[in-house]
Amino acid sequence: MRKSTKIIGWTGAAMAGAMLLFALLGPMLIPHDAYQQTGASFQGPNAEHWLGTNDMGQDILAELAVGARTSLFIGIATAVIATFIGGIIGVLSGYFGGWFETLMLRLIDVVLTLPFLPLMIVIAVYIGPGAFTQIFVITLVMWAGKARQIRAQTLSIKKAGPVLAAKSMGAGHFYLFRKHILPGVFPLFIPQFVAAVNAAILLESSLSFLGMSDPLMKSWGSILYYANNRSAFLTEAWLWWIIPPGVCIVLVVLAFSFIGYYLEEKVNPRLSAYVPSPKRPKQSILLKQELLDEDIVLSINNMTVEYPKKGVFTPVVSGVSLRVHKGEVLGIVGESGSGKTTVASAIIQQLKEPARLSVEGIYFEGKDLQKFNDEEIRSIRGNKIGYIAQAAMNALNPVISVEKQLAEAILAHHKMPAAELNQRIDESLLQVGLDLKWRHAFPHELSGGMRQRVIIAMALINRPEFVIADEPTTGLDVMVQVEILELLQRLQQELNLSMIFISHDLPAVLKITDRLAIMKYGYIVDGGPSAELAESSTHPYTRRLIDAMPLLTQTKRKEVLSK
Ligand SMILES: Nc1ncnc2c1ncn2[C@@H]1O[C@H](COP(=O)(O)OP(=O)(O)OP(=O)(O)O)[C@@H](O)[C@H]1O
Repeated sequence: MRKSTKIIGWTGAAMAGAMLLFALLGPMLIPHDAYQQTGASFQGPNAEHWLGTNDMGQDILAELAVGARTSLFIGIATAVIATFIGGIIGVLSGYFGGWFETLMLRLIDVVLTLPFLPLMIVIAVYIGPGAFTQIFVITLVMWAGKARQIRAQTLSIKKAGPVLAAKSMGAGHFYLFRKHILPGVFPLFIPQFVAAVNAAILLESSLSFLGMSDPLMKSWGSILYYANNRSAFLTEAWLWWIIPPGVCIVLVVLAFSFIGYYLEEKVNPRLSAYVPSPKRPKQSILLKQELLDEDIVLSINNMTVEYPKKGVFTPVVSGVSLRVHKGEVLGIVGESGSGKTTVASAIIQQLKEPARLSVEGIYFEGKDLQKFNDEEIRSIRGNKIGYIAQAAMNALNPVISVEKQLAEAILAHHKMPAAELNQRIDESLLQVGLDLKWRHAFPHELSGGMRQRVIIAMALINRPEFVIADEPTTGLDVMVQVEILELLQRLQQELNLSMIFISHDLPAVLKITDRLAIMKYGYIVDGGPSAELAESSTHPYTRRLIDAMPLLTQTKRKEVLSK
């Protein structure tokens, strides 16, 4: 953070602190006999009286101190309530979406487009003046802006890597809220609150100046109201009855603006648009007996996925059909953008909005995943289907230790005693070749390869029999890529995993897969047993991929092709 911002922030904090002290201690310490005479039933400015005596100097100071209490009380109370209401509505509508979000967005639109000053005047006149009327009225117009900003922040966190990774591990709403959404959104509450205090004090002063405060309640705005009523603006009286409350308002608004400026730079939320996802209805899950009989773990029939491009839904995956047998590794290969990740996301029902999926069944162990409701699909992800997402190693939560992240991956699906949990974590770390001393480490203490091993441990910790690995070696250096590939190959053989292995790296895929599907522009253009395809495919695209293999000698190429 820039030094100047820090100075501004601390200056604001000092000014606000001084003003709060003035409001808290002022009325107790400043002798206010003169205020007693005039304050409660304020007689209004009387030039002859105050200009002629020292008492009236104390009178003004006492009134300012009492006024500071009222103005700050209303400002802070309103900000707390408006930020709280706006925060709750923003977080819930951003996270859950659906009809609640639509309803809230329309309500926010309505509130934000209302001409708020006339609205406040009408309400204040209708329910009568007073501090609580002011708090009510100001909250009414203020919560909507907070809700909109906090909703936007919630959406951006919801779509961030750690949340998607946790979701693909099968984490539930409570866990996501506790570990990701609330810690991510909370920092935004503070600048929102500070800005709300500011706006509320200004609005309170405006309302009081317009005569909509309790006549028996002193605030900076009401001092100005009485001053105006007694023509202080036209006489020398403005020096005493206009300038001091005006300066107080300016100082306190400036103080909170400075604090807000500092916090804004510190938090700096990234806002983004979002289309709510439809709720999946519960349907009866049918077993497809023939798939069970044929020892097929996964079968996708005629899958098409569309995304809007220039306003028109355009297919990015077209008519894809795939089968994975028990213990088999199917490779999906194709250049960037060919639709590989989209197929994987569709299998675990995690397509990004606003995708449109049409498929004649995604059968996993004979059951159509399309028919699963949200709860059922969550119990499959990270539990029966292990998922190593693209660039997942960067999606580890940086503030949670390795052991805790592994424990959460288990506890998202299974309850178990601490001893068993600990043993499972140790076993899975050793399984992926990580020394147990890394158990307590945080992700930033690990190298890229070690982080990827943690991700693999996480994907396997619930002992799934089916794993989807989406570009598991991307972003690693060549030596580490080889190590990770060997690790995956060893684990696949030891655990007899069925696997989909996605990559654009043909040598890597040839090494580990039994069969290949070659994708281009969303279509499967070629396919078959890996070695056979590499040796004898006549499809021009497959041949281009093979010929582009960066091998130094023909002998080496032959070695790879024949595994
Ligand atoms: N959320 C989205 N909105 C719009 N288009 C999308 C979205 N996600 C993916 N696409 C489009 O779908 C197509 C396929 O993307 P996908 O990520 O599946 O490709 P890929 O083969 O996995 O590529 P890569 O190897 O780069 O990950 C791309 O053209 C991409 O632009």
